[in-house]
Amino acid sequence: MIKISQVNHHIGNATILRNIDLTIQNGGITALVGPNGAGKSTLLSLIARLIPLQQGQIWLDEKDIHKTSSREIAKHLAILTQDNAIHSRITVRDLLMFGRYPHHQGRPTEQDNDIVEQALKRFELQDFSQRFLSELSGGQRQRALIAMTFCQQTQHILLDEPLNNLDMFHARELMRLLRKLTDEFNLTTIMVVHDINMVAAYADTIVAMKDGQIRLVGTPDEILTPKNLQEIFSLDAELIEYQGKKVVLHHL
Ligand SMILES: Nc1ncnc2c1ncn2[C@@H]1O[C@H](COP(=O)(O)OP(=O)(O)OP(=O)(O)O)[C@@H](O)[C@H]1O
Repeated sequence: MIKISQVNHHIGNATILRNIDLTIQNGGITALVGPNGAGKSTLLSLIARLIPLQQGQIWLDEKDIHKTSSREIAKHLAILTQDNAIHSRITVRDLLMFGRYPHHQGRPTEQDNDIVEQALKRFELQDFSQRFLSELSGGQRQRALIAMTFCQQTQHILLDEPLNNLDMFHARELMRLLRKLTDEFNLTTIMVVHDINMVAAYADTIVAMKDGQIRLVGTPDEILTPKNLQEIFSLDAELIEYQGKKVVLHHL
C-alpha cells in the first residue's frame, strides 16, 4: 500500500502540490491523469524518493519512504521517469541486467540471467538484445526501458508516460502486457497516462489531478463523465460505451 498524507510541494514561490492525501491499495493499475503541469510527475518522483519531500509523509507498506535508504526502496519500488539519462552505448541485454542491480549488486547470478531472458521474451526484445540503445527506434527504446523497470522485480512499479513514442499497435500491446503482469504477479502499477481511452480500457483506478491537487479518485466508470472531463481537462467530449468500457470521443 502507498499512503500519502498531507503532502505539499513548492518550487520557489510556486505551489506545485497542495494537500495531497491518497491511499493506493496493493494490486491493480492506477492511472494518474490530468492536464500538463498538474503535478503528476512531481508526485511520482516524491513517491519514488527521487526528490526530497518538503512536507507531509509517504508510506510504502510499513516503510516511511523518506526515512528509508534508496537501496532498500529499490527492492520494493521501481520507477521509469520521463528523463531517462541512460547511456546509449549500452546493449538492451545489459540494460535489463542493470535493472537487476539492486539484487545482484554487480555480480549477476544464473537467476538474474533467467529473469533477463524472460523479460526479453515478454517484451519482444529478443531480436534487439545485442543492439545498443542508440541503434533502436524511440518506441523500441521505450519498451527496453520498461522491461528494465520490470527486471527489478519489485511489487510496486511507477511509470511516467510509458506509452510515449509507441505506435497504436505497440501502445495496446504494452497496456495488455502491463495488465497481464500486474494480475499475474499481483503488482501495484501506477502510471501517468494521457491517452484517456487506454485508461478507460485498462486501469482499475483513476486519480485525476489538476493545479497540484487531487480532484477525483474512482473507477474509470465512475470518473469518466462529461462533467468530470470538463472539470479536469476543460474538454467538451461525448462518451459512448463499447464492450462494457467507456470510450471518450475527444477528437471530434
Ligand atoms: N524544476 C522545476 N522548476 C520549476 N518548476 C517546475 C520544476 N519541475 C516542475 N515544475 C513545475 O511544476 C508543475 C508540475 O509539473 P509536473 O511535471 O509534475 O506536471 P505533470 O502533471 O507531470 O505535467 P505533464 O503532463 O506536462 O508531464 C509545472 O507547472 C512545472 O512547470
